[in-house]
Amino acid sequence: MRAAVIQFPGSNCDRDMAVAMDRVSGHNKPTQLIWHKESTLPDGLDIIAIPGGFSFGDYLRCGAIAARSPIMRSVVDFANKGGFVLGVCNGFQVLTESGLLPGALMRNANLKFICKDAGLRVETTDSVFTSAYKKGAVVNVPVAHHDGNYNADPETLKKLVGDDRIAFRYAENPNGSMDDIAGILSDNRRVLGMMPHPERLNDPQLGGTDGSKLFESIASALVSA
Ligand SMILES: NC(=O)CC[C@H](N)C(=O)O
Repeated sequence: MRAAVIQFPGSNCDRDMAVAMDRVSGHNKPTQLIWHKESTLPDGLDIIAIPGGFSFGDYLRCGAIAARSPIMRSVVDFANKGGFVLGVCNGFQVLTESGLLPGALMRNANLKFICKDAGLRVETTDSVFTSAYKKGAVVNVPVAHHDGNYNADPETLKKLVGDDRIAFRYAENPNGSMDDIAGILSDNRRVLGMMPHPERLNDPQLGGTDGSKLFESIASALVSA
């Protein structure tokens, strides 16, 4: 599996994400870290991850400046050609800001930064990112954000629900997200954006492994590639 993680000034989960990818890919093709100023991607990538953090200091809207980085044109191209893209937290914000996922992440309803473990219900196993989970399982994954309040117009929400594109919902909504949404899939199910951080809970030494199945799902589809 050839994976890459995009780095912006202010990313802070880039290395955790690379470690999580390397662990499931068997370390034989180490995950590449790609600086946002690059304009081209290495050949033959299977998956690109956009990590969490505070890209460009969260100025304007979270992810808005990062979405206009040179590398993002190539990431959008990659996704439009059917490539797999995972965006976590600030990565989810970058994906909505770059138009790869619908809707927007707004300020949390309580206007506070929320940092805690959240129960997440797995709503669909029909994706490369969630196939190793059991549908309906509730897993515990950390959230750490001030802009995680997912919002979309009623038509978009109806489509997301009707097309089984809600990947995860919060068991107890921490941030005011519409319909308890914690993560959504793109139309072709190959782009996932989620606010909780699976890469922060994939080793017993980190306090748990509930995030591991997301990376195992990816590996079971892509590792022979
Ligand atoms: N952990 C993160 O990626 C934080 C995302 C974003 N900066 C926010 O606080 O909403």
